[in-house]
Amino acid sequence: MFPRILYNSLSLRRLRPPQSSFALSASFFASLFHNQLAASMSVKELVDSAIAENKIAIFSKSWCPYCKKAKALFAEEFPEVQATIFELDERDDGSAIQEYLLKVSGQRTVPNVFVNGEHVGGSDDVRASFSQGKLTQLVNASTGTRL
Ligand SMILES: N[C@@H](CCC(=O)N[C@@H](CS)C(=O)NCC(=O)O)C(=O)O
Repeated sequence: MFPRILYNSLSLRRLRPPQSSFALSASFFASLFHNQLAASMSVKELVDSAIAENKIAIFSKSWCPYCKKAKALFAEEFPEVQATIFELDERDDGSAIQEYLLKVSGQRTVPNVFVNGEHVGGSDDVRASFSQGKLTQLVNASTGTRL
């Protein structure tokens, strides 16, 4: 007790070397970088595995009319095949997923549709591909290790 009071009253704490602002900002930026990296890795893993492991992966927004059209086409034309749908507006990581999709597919808009690991595109592309018979071929193509 006594030495503590003495320590405080003599303000000996001030004699401790202060942590340099360089060290503080370096550790701050390192942790920021680490968090960003961790976040982007999980989005990358999520999207990569969603595309690779699902026969039909649709990145969508629940209110989007183009998305509704694309989802309806798959539900009506391929009812036996389960489409995996990610509603980006209902997820905290929705914007990050959209940014990553731009990187991997060159497309930022939703819906963003992948079939058997192949990028089909948006709603207009899905409809065009279906009209040409390509979408049916792609859906029915051998799935290898995919679901
Ligand atoms: N021609 C595109 C139109 C898609 C489109 O405009 N989608 C809107 C939502 S309805 C969009 O992605 N807007 C940008 C955003 O929501 O970030 C298609 O057929 O998919």
